[in-house]
Amino acid sequence: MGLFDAIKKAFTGDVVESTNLKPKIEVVTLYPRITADTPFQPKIDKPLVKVERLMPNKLQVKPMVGDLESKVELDVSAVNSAEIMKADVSELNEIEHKEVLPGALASEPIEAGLTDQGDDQDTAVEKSAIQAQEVVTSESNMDEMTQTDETDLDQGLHKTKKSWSQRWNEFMSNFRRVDEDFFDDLEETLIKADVGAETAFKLTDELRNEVKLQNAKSKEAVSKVILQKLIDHYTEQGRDEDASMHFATSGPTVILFVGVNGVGKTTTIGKLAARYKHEGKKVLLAAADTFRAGATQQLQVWGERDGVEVIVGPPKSDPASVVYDGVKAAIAQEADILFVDTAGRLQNNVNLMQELSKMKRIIERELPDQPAEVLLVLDSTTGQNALQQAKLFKDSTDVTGIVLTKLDGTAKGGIVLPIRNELHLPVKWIGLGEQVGDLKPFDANDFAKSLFGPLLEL
Ligand SMILES: Nc1nc2c(ncn2[C@@H]2O[C@H](COP(=O)(O)OP(=O)(O)OP(=O)(O)O)[C@@H](O)[C@H]2O)c(=O)[nH]1
Repeated sequence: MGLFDAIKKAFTGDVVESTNLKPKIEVVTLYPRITADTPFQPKIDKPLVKVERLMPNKLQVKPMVGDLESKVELDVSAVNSAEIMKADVSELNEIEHKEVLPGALASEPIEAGLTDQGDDQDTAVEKSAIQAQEVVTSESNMDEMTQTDETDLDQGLHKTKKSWSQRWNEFMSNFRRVDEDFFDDLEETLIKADVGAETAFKLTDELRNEVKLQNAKSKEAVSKVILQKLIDHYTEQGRDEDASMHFATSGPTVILFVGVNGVGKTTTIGKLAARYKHEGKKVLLAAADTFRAGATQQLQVWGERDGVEVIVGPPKSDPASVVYDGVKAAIAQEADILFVDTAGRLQNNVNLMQELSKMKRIIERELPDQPAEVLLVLDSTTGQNALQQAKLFKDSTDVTGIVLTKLDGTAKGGIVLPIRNELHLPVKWIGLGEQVGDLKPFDANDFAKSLFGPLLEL
């Protein structure tokens, strides 16, 4: 029985399997989705289901709403945790938001909460190693990597583009006249395209004026005005935005990567290290994710592939000590850049946030103007959830920019807009695949043109 079925059964009460075992840790809570009908519902205090771990390979799914007492047990010994967590979100129609409870991570990594620690973890490391080995860093790839041509962007944004043009065509096919209903529908279309409620309202207001101003009446004219406005909007946002990477004027530049589990921190470091090495810079990596078994090995595989040294510490050692060793090595070796990979941390986990502050203090003590960048890595496939994460991280640490990964695997690329509009954080890099060259500097104009241009025949 899959998790989806299990949750459904938990709700309908068809299967009632209670257990006397006391849950060891609470793992995942799924919250109701914010839908187009409820755009201003940021506070959702009632979770729908709670997934708890009973034993290494047993999960229990409990409904948290209504009067149902039913619970369902689920054997997950053979299932990869990341897959379960993704399935939670994509398979359930009425449920989207998930959050891992702080208590879960304080004692064990998220993955440990959902998988069998032993074999599965080894498998995960092996898988990562294989994936990294598949990454070819030959000279020709390096050359491709430094190009930022639009074909790559177009390919990478394929899913977002397809979904956007479908939504747009559907919306315009209902066009009768420009009236309030039209703008209501436009608002809904924008919200569904993941541009965020706040942004959708703002945009719709601007578009109301723009359509009037340009006296657009026909379907074609209205469509053109709106699409052009969207392109302008993306581009304008970029005008005061500093999406460049900052480097120390002398001595090593330290770049810290933060973000929750599995968003793509290590992969991004691997890609960036290859890029900067190719540009002639001396790069070092520090494996400060001592929390998750396998994280260090994963970074080491990237280090080997990229031909850059990785500073590591013993398992479960203080990540700050790895950072210290990394900074010392960077100074001693006169490295240009030190990339620091941190543990996947929850934005609401106080201990881990303190750990991050400690790392920053150590860096600042050894290199006063560093870290030059604290890059928050967000997984675009999580849509609005990525935005929530960004808000919370921004409140608790000095994030200097965003890396938005996995744009190739999602139709939710519109999330770029609220990240910039509502958080005023520059998106510096976008991940468009798992290969070493699949990381591009974010360019708002190119992005908007790639997304809306085909509809305007640009
Ligand atoms: N399709 C796609 N996959 C990506 C991208 N970036 C990362 N990934 C994949 O996402 C998965 C997780 O990436 P990691 O780099 O291990 O993520 P992490 O944030 O370091 O994870 P933790 O170490 O658990 O905190 C891997 O399978 C990567 O290959 C991307 O831009 N596109």
